[in-house]
Amino acid sequence: MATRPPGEGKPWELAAHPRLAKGTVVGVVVLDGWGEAPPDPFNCIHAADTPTLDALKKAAPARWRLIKAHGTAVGLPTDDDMGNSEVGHNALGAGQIYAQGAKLVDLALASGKIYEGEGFKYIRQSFDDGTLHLIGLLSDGGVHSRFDQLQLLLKGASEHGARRIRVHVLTDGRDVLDGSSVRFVEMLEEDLARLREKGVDARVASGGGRMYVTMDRYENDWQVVKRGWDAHVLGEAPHKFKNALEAVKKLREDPKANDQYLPPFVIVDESGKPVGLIQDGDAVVTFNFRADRMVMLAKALEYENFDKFDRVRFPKIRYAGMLQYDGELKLPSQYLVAPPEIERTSGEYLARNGVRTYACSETVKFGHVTFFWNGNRSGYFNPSLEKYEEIPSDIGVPFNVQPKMKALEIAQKARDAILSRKFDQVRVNIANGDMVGHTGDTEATIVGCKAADEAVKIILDAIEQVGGIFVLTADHGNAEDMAKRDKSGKPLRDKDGKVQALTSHTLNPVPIAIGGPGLAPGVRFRTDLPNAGLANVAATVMNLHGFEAPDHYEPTLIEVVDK
Ligand SMILES: O=C(O)[C@H](O)COP(=O)(O)O
Ligand SMILES: [Mn+2]
Ligand SMILES: [Mn+2]
Repeated sequence: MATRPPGEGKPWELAAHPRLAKGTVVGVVVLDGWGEAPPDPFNCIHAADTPTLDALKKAAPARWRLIKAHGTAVGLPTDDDMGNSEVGHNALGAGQIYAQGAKLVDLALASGKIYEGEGFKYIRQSFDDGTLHLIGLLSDGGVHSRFDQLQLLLKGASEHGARRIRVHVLTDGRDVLDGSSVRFVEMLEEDLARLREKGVDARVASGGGRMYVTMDRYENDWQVVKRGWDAHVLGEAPHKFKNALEAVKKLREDPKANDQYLPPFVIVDESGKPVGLIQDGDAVVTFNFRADRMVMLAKALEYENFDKFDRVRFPKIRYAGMLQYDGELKLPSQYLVAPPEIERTSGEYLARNGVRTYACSETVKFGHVTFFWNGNRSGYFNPSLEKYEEIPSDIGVPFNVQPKMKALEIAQKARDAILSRKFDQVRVNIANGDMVGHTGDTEATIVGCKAADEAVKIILDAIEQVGGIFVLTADHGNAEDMAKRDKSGKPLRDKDGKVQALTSHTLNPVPIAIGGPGLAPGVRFRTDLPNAGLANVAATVMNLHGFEAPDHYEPTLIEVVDK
């Protein structure tokens, strides 16, 4: 796995591909959360009517195959780690496998280097007189954060001088089973009790469900972040409890309650006073390593000038992210672990070689096909060659209520971009499989998968009209398995006999299909790369644009044979 970009110093100009022509429009479609699994009633992709995608599969193995989208193939610590959008789109766009945030934090904690870095030295200045606040997702999903990393950080920070610690917990139920919040809070409380025995004043101070409190993304709804600010910083929330375990247990008594959407709560003392306001002189660490759902709070915590909501009070704190969440904005300016330096992405190469690109998705996935695709970099490489378009997502409506999401609108934008002939690459993310899959609602996910298939048809029809090429793939699995299973693969049932919904991503591989009238007849998938993964896609796409990929890229999936 690369930690430094190996292509450094080499020329940006790409050699012409010996057999494939330049100038053909390439449509790149990423179906979010669309893995491959055996037929099963809880495989929503199988259960849905998806004639367009079914037809593509018939071209296997020459023009349809599976690729890896989880674990070490995308830079995660182990092959037990499911894939996710960040690492998936990073690999798709970068063409190389980088050690990702989860792994870099593991290494920094294991070696103790995390405590020697600038970020930790900075927050430590608050330990004598202030409180250390840790804010983040309480989960072992490994997508945004990991519980064991929080445990190590609590231990390490107290050993390095933190005397008063407050944890602000966001319950998950999305990357892990709904209802698991109770167990995570129990485990955290045990750790905090152990710290208290050692004389550290350590407590949970506030919390709420990740999708309703704090962890919005791509500025979809700042009210989510405001709820978090009010609870974590100001100590204000509609629900007040004596401890966090009571909080999650009580809030979950509502029959409609769900870990993802628990309302904000604040922990108060005997006199009703919040136990952990964020005050002048305190230190704050947001312990998520993934950026997209922390960068909004990071802005609120760091920016002097801020107008997204009324912060009421802007405490003078020392703030560090677990990682730096935005390398362009240098936000946060202090961080505990340096993020992967993803450079020489295919987007940058193609822009420097004159390829005109259009990228589009709806808000909840917009950063995936732009920011993540481009190696966690915001903005254009060359504004005169690129256009990125965002379609506003529905706000305040759960995705199982509107499972078609903006699939049709995205497809129409892509179609118009293809037919305009103003672009060489038209790239979209279609969100349904993932966003509806995360709700755990099987019926709605089936509706969402059908809508995604219809969107693909619109795009492929446009590619057909202009004589173009398409590349269709996914970033990780989700909708193809909606049931929690035992080791033998049998769905697990709860005490009422209901199958337990799997809201998370999966370890499954994802399909990749190529085709279109512009694809030279001799192009087919190589057979010598059985273990290929998402990082092999970038070289493939470069070839289809008529270029050889740089040497340090993972190899292309295609070859050209005489016909
Ligand atoms: O942030 C989320 O919605 C989930 O934790 C992961 O989903 P994504 O990786 O598909 O964005
Ligand atoms: Mn995804
Ligand atoms: Mn997802």
